[in-house]
Amino acid sequence: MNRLHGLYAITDNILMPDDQTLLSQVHAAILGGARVIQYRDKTSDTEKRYRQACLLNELCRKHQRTFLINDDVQLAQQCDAHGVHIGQKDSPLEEARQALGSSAIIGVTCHDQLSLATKAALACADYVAFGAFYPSKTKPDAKPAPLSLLTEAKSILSCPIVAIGGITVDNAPQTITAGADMIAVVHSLFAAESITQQAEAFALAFNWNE
Ligand SMILES: Cc1ncc(COP(=O)(O)OP(=O)(O)O)c(N)n1
Ligand SMILES: Cc1nc(C(=O)O)sc1CCOP(=O)(O)O
Ligand SMILES: [Mg+2]
Repeated sequence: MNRLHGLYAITDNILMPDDQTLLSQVHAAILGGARVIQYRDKTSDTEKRYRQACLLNELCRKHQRTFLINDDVQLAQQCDAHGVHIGQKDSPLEEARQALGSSAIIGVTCHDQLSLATKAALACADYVAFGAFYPSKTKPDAKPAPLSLLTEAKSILSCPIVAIGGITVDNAPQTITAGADMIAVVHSLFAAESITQQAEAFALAFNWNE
Protein backbone atom coordinates (compact mmCIF):
# COMPACT_ATOMS: atom_id res chain seq x y z
CA MET A 1 0.00 0.00 0.00
CA ASN A 2 1.28 3.48 -0.91
CA ARG A 3 1.57 5.13 2.50
CA LEU A 4 1.38 8.65 1.13
CA HIS A 5 -1.71 8.48 -1.04
CA GLY A 6 -5.41 8.95 -0.36
CA LEU A 7 -7.37 10.46 2.50
CA TYR A 8 -5.26 12.29 5.09
CA ALA A 9 -7.31 12.89 8.25
CA ILE A 10 -6.31 15.69 10.63
CA THR A 11 -7.61 15.75 14.19
CA ASP A 12 -9.05 18.83 15.84
CA ASN A 13 -8.95 19.56 19.56
CA ILE A 14 -12.31 21.36 19.44
CA LEU A 15 -14.23 18.69 17.53
CA MET A 16 -12.55 16.00 19.66
CA PRO A 17 -12.33 17.44 23.18
CA ASP A 18 -11.54 14.24 25.12
CA ASP A 19 -9.53 11.03 24.66
CA GLN A 20 -12.55 8.80 24.04
CA THR A 21 -14.01 11.07 21.32
CA LEU A 22 -10.60 11.46 19.71
CA LEU A 23 -9.96 7.72 19.60
CA SER A 24 -13.42 6.72 18.42
CA GLN A 25 -13.52 9.39 15.69
CA VAL A 26 -10.07 8.54 14.37
CA HIS A 27 -10.96 4.84 14.48
CA ALA A 28 -14.10 5.59 12.45
CA ALA A 29 -12.03 7.49 9.88
CA ILE A 30 -9.55 4.61 9.63
CA LEU A 31 -12.37 2.11 9.12
CA GLY A 32 -13.65 4.29 6.26
CA GLY A 33 -10.26 4.32 4.56
CA ALA A 34 -8.16 7.22 5.95
CA ARG A 35 -4.56 6.33 5.12
CA VAL A 36 -2.68 9.06 7.02
CA ILE A 37 -3.59 10.52 10.42
CA GLN A 38 -2.18 13.78 11.76
CA TYR A 39 -2.55 14.66 15.43
CA ARG A 40 -3.15 18.43 15.44
CA ASP A 41 -3.80 19.89 18.87
CA LYS A 42 -3.07 23.59 19.15
CA THR A 43 -3.41 23.69 22.96
CA SER A 44 -0.43 23.99 25.29
CA ASP A 45 -1.49 21.09 27.50
CA THR A 46 1.73 19.07 27.23
CA GLU A 47 0.51 16.18 29.36
CA LYS A 48 -2.70 15.74 27.36
CA ARG A 49 -0.85 16.08 24.04
CA TYR A 50 1.64 13.36 25.04
CA ARG A 51 -1.07 11.02 26.30
CA GLN A 52 -3.27 11.47 23.21
CA ALA A 53 -0.36 11.18 20.78
CA CYS A 54 0.62 7.84 22.38
CA LEU A 55 -2.97 6.57 22.19
CA LEU A 56 -3.28 7.53 18.52
CA ASN A 57 0.12 6.10 17.69
CA GLU A 58 -0.97 2.75 19.12
CA LEU A 59 -4.26 2.86 17.18
CA CYS A 60 -2.57 3.76 13.89
CA ARG A 61 0.11 1.09 14.25
CA LYS A 62 -2.57 -1.51 15.01
CA HIS A 63 -4.32 -0.59 11.74
CA GLN A 64 -1.08 -0.01 9.79
CA ARG A 65 -1.80 3.65 9.15
CA THR A 66 0.77 6.41 8.89
CA PHE A 67 0.75 8.60 12.00
CA LEU A 68 2.17 12.11 11.98
CA ILE A 69 2.34 14.87 14.60
CA ASN A 70 1.63 18.48 13.71
CA ASP A 71 4.28 21.08 14.61
CA ASP A 72 6.04 19.26 17.43
CA VAL A 73 9.18 17.30 16.52
CA GLN A 74 9.88 16.44 20.16
CA LEU A 75 6.39 14.99 20.65
CA ALA A 76 6.81 12.92 17.46
CA GLN A 77 9.99 11.50 18.96
CA GLN A 78 8.44 10.89 22.38
CA CYS A 79 5.41 8.99 21.09
CA ASP A 80 7.32 7.17 18.32
CA ALA A 81 5.14 8.57 15.51
CA HIS A 82 6.10 7.93 11.88
CA GLY A 83 6.94 11.58 11.48
CA VAL A 84 5.90 15.21 11.64
CA HIS A 85 4.16 17.91 9.63
CA ILE A 86 5.89 21.26 9.81
CA GLY A 87 4.79 24.70 8.69
CA GLN A 88 6.90 27.65 7.61
CA LYS A 89 6.92 28.94 11.19
CA ASP A 90 7.71 25.58 12.82
CA SER A 91 11.09 23.84 13.22
CA PRO A 92 13.19 23.93 10.03
CA LEU A 93 13.09 20.76 7.92
CA GLU A 94 16.81 20.10 8.40
CA GLU A 95 16.43 20.20 12.20
CA ALA A 96 13.41 17.91 12.11
CA ARG A 97 15.29 15.45 9.88
CA GLN A 98 18.32 15.55 12.16
CA ALA A 99 16.14 14.79 15.19
CA LEU A 100 13.88 12.12 13.62
CA GLY A 101 16.25 10.36 11.21
CA SER A 102 16.21 9.39 7.56
CA SER A 103 13.24 7.01 7.73
CA ALA A 104 10.88 9.52 9.36
CA ILE A 105 8.12 11.03 7.24
CA ILE A 106 8.33 14.81 7.15
CA GLY A 107 5.74 16.95 5.38
CA VAL A 108 6.00 20.67 4.79
CA THR A 109 3.35 23.38 4.37
CA CYS A 110 3.98 25.43 1.22
CA HIS A 111 0.82 27.58 1.20
CA ASP A 112 0.32 28.88 -2.38
CA GLN A 113 4.03 28.97 -3.25
CA LEU A 114 5.72 26.56 -5.62
CA SER A 115 9.13 27.96 -4.65
CA LEU A 116 8.63 26.76 -1.04
CA ALA A 117 7.80 23.30 -2.39
CA THR A 118 10.85 23.04 -4.64
CA LYS A 119 13.02 24.13 -1.69
CA ALA A 120 11.38 21.53 0.60
CA ALA A 121 11.69 18.80 -2.04
CA LEU A 122 15.38 19.57 -2.51
CA ALA A 123 15.82 19.26 1.26
CA CYS A 124 14.21 15.79 1.08
CA ALA A 125 10.69 16.50 2.34
CA ASP A 126 8.56 13.37 2.01
CA TYR A 127 5.56 15.38 0.82
CA VAL A 128 4.56 18.99 0.31
CA ALA A 129 1.19 20.53 1.17
CA PHE A 130 -0.56 23.39 -0.64
CA GLY A 131 -3.67 25.30 0.39
CA ALA A 132 -6.14 26.63 1.13
CA PHE A 133 -8.07 25.57 -1.98
CA TYR A 134 -11.52 26.36 -0.57
CA PRO A 135 -12.79 28.40 2.41
CA SER A 136 -11.81 26.53 5.56
CA LYS A 137 -13.98 26.27 8.69
CA THR A 138 -10.95 25.14 10.69
CA LYS A 139 -8.63 27.91 9.46
CA PRO A 140 -10.79 30.73 8.09
CA ASP A 141 -7.79 33.06 7.62
CA ALA A 142 -5.79 30.64 5.46
CA LYS A 143 -4.58 32.32 2.26
CA PRO A 144 -6.34 30.99 -0.86
CA ALA A 145 -4.44 28.87 -3.39
CA PRO A 146 -5.56 28.12 -6.99
CA LEU A 147 -6.14 24.55 -8.22
CA SER A 148 -3.73 25.25 -11.12
CA LEU A 149 -0.93 25.22 -8.53
CA LEU A 150 -1.49 21.48 -8.02
CA THR A 151 -1.13 20.79 -11.74
CA GLU A 152 1.99 22.93 -11.99
CA ALA A 153 3.51 21.29 -8.89
CA LYS A 154 2.72 17.81 -10.22
CA SER A 155 4.61 18.56 -13.43
CA ILE A 156 7.85 19.51 -11.66
CA LEU A 157 7.91 17.64 -8.31
CA SER A 158 8.44 13.95 -7.76
CA CYS A 159 7.33 13.86 -4.10
CA PRO A 160 3.65 13.36 -3.14
CA ILE A 161 1.43 16.45 -3.05
CA VAL A 162 -1.23 17.20 -0.43
CA ALA A 163 -4.18 19.53 -0.98
CA ILE A 164 -5.71 21.13 2.11
CA GLY A 165 -8.28 23.74 3.09
CA GLY A 166 -12.05 23.38 2.87
CA ILE A 167 -11.91 20.05 1.04
CA THR A 168 -15.28 18.30 0.88
CA VAL A 169 -16.61 15.15 -0.78
CA ASP A 170 -18.00 17.40 -3.54
CA ASN A 171 -14.80 19.27 -4.37
CA ALA A 172 -12.29 16.45 -3.65
CA PRO A 173 -12.44 15.01 -7.21
CA GLN A 174 -11.38 18.40 -8.64
CA THR A 175 -8.31 18.58 -6.39
CA ILE A 176 -7.34 15.00 -7.22
CA THR A 177 -7.77 15.58 -10.95
CA ALA A 178 -5.68 18.73 -10.62
CA GLY A 179 -2.78 16.75 -9.12
CA ALA A 180 -3.26 16.03 -5.41
CA ASP A 181 -1.97 12.64 -4.22
CA MET A 182 -3.56 13.17 -0.82
CA ILE A 183 -6.41 15.32 0.43
CA ALA A 184 -6.09 16.57 4.00
CA VAL A 185 -9.38 17.13 5.76
CA VAL A 186 -10.56 18.23 9.19
CA HIS A 187 -14.08 19.62 9.31
CA SER A 188 -15.84 17.90 6.46
CA LEU A 189 -14.65 14.56 7.81
CA PHE A 190 -14.81 14.87 11.59
CA ALA A 191 -17.99 16.97 11.79
CA ALA A 192 -19.85 14.48 9.58
CA GLU A 193 -22.81 12.53 10.94
CA SER A 194 -21.11 9.26 9.98
CA ILE A 195 -17.34 9.66 9.93
CA THR A 196 -16.82 6.18 8.49
CA GLN A 197 -19.23 6.78 5.61
CA GLN A 198 -17.71 10.18 4.93
CA ALA A 199 -14.19 8.69 4.87
CA GLU A 200 -15.44 6.03 2.46
CA ALA A 201 -16.83 8.75 0.20
CA PHE A 202 -13.46 10.58 0.23
CA ALA A 203 -11.61 7.32 -0.45
CA LEU A 204 -13.90 6.63 -3.43
CA ALA A 205 -12.87 9.95 -4.96
CA PHE A 206 -9.39 8.45 -5.34
CA ASN A 207 -10.64 5.26 -6.95
CA TRP A 208 -12.40 7.30 -9.63
CA ASN A 209 -9.10 8.92 -10.48
CA GLU A 210 -6.85 5.86 -10.36
C1 LIG B 1 -1.19 18.31 5.66
C2 LIG B 1 -1.10 19.66 6.28
N1 LIG B 1 -0.94 20.73 5.47
C3 LIG B 1 -0.85 21.96 6.00
C4 LIG B 1 -0.91 22.13 7.37
C5 LIG B 1 -0.77 23.51 7.97
O1 LIG B 1 0.46 23.60 8.72
P1 LIG B 1 0.89 25.01 9.35
O2 LIG B 1 0.96 26.02 8.27
O3 LIG B 1 2.08 24.80 10.18
O4 LIG B 1 -0.35 25.40 10.26
P2 LIG B 1 -0.89 24.62 11.56
O5 LIG B 1 -1.58 23.37 11.12
O6 LIG B 1 0.27 24.29 12.45
O7 LIG B 1 -1.85 25.56 12.20
C6 LIG B 1 -1.08 20.99 8.17
N2 LIG B 1 -1.16 21.06 9.50
N3 LIG B 1 -1.17 19.78 7.60
C1 LIG C 1 -4.55 23.18 9.09
C2 LIG C 1 -4.84 23.86 7.82
N1 LIG C 1 -3.81 24.38 7.03
C3 LIG C 1 -4.29 24.98 5.94
C4 LIG C 1 -3.44 25.64 4.94
O1 LIG C 1 -3.97 26.26 4.01
O2 LIG C 1 -2.21 25.50 5.06
S1 LIG C 1 -5.98 24.92 5.83
C5 LIG C 1 -6.08 24.06 7.28
C6 LIG C 1 -7.37 23.61 7.89
C7 LIG C 1 -7.95 22.42 7.17
O3 LIG C 1 -9.16 22.11 7.77
P1 LIG C 1 -10.53 22.00 6.98
O4 LIG C 1 -10.51 20.71 6.24
O5 LIG C 1 -11.56 21.98 8.06
O6 LIG C 1 -10.64 23.18 6.07
MG1 LIG D 1 2.33 24.24 12.09
